[in-house]
Amino acid sequence: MTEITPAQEAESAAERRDGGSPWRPSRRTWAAFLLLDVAVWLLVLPTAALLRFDFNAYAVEWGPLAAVGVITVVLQLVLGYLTHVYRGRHGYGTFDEVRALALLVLMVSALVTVVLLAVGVMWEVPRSLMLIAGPLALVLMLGVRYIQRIRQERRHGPGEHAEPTIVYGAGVLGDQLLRRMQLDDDSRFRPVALLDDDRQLRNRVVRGVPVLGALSDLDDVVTRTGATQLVVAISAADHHLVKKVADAAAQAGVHVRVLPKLSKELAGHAGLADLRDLSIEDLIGRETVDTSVEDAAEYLAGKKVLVTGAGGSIGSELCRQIQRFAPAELIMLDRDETLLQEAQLETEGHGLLHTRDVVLADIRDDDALTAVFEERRPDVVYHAAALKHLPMLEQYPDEAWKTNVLGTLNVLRAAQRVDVQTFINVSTDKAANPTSALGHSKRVAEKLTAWMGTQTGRPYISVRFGNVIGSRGSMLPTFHKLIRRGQTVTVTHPDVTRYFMTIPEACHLVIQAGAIGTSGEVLILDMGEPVKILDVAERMIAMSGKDIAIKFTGLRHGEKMHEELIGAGESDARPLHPKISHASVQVLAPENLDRVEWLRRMGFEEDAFGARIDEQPTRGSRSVKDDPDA
Ligand SMILES: Cc1cn([C@H]2C[C@H](O)[C@@H](COP(=O)(O)OP(=O)(O)O[C@H]3O[C@H](CO)[C@@H](O)[C@H](O)[C@H]3O)O2)c(=O)[nH]c1=O
Repeated sequence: MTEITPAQEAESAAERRDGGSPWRPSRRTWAAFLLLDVAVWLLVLPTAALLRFDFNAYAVEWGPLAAVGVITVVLQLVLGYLTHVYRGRHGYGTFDEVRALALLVLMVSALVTVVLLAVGVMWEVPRSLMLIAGPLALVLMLGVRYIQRIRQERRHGPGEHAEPTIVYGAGVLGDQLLRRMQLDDDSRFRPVALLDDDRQLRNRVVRGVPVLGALSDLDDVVTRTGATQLVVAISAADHHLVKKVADAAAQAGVHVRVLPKLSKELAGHAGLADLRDLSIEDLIGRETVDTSVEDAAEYLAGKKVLVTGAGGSIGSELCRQIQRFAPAELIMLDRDETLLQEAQLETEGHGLLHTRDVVLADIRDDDALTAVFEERRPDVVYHAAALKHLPMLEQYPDEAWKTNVLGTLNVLRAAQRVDVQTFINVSTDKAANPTSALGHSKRVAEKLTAWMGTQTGRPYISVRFGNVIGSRGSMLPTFHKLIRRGQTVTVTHPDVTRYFMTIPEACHLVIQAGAIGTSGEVLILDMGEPVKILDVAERMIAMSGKDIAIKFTGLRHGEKMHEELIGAGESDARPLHPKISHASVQVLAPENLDRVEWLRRMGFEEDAFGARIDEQPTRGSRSVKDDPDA
């Protein structure tokens, strides 16, 4: 079903109020056009006859001409009805209507000419009559419709309150946004100029709005027009361009608005209500890697799919995506009932929590997990449940062990017991050359997954993520909150960088891994260049327009300055997709798991909480050379 955007809804509401619009006129309007076309024929037939006889009214046989008029009108009505011209098939003044009307007039003219050829000599009506009358009638019929459409359009439009707006992009999307701005009575935008970097469009005027230059002329155009808003109407705008726009707009002092998804899909139905402020995600995003998930996801159709951590940012988006591929069953497992409710709301459209799609269980609880797996017998498992906050797990490494290591082993064992065919373990780039309890625990989880792959002979694969833009509890929402409250933004180090990926991108990768990964592999997405966290903080502050300080707090224990994607000794082969690396992982059998040794070798003393022995262990003490997980 096609979704109706708020803008479309608003447009329909306006149409209903007005009893019709230029595109969907009322029955009364159609009846008026029908009468108009009849009148046109009754006008042009005598005119054509007079033209034919050099305006000599005595030469015209008025009686037979009246009979021809009646035949013409009847044909126009009957054929017009049959071809739906008077039944609202086409919006008036549209190309479709022009075509339909031209065809109708041609048919009527041709049939009347046939009649004239048969009886014209006898009736003394010129046989060429319709050659003159037809084109005249068509021009008049179309002309009236065109004028009516212009009148309709002029009746609509933004009021006094609307902000003078420059639209950047004079292409299809720009044209469409202009139309919406000009027709919507409640529009907050009044278009005053267009900008386009294509020199060939420099002299163009779109819907009465002139192209006044390129983006580099923004300053000047703002001064000339007094614009306060800049709307980006470029479907293929990537974050480089969006950054340029943001900088130019900041310089010129205008507010930038973009469409939610600057993608080609929008070109067909962009609405004003979709316009939103520029967000930091637009600026740190990249050209999204297309992992052709549609083809890859065939293995999900008709299968029972279980997602652990289904309430988390990744888990819930995964569930949403999986649902598109028609699984027989989607089982959402989480230990947090409130998060499960949110996931159900997103996927099922209700949050009643009374259906079997939600499963409340903790992956630390082996018995509960086994019972769930034995009862539900999933075919595919996505394991997204984990503890993820690096500094928290530095304080409580034992928790990382219990959830990320033993919890993963519980899920793997339960999967093995019921012969799960495909198992995807969600991992992190922090598992490459780990320096933190989080990284180390996820590395062990990767190795256990690889080991279970050797036991089952099935694809049990890990997927390494970078930082997922906007995931719950990450630095972006933290910065947002601090800035909103006007508080100092804390940045750990001026040079710290991270790789970023979008949530949908991350989920596509996970789904695709199930189709292209083989046991013993970890799949890693090429996320382009890492992003400087300080740049993000500065941009967010600049966009807020507030005067907010940045405080450098120093790298926290275990926090890397720069993440790595591929660990030492791992290969970076890309056999199937140019942006997806397949690295091989060593296997680790569960009997070789040693919690005390694991803690000790990371610099933690064995006690109930895994307290650190060394307050600031050097990286060397936790490097891969003496891999504590091997
Ligand atoms: C919250 C916060 C973070 N930072 C810095 C620390 C990091 O270098 C960077 C990103 O921080 P976070 O968004 O918390 O993400 P990070 O610590 O890298 O870890 C995340 O990204 C990982 C992927 O690398 C995931 O596996 C983890 O589960 C996830 O928590 O920003 C600040 O400078 N100030 C802050 O207030």
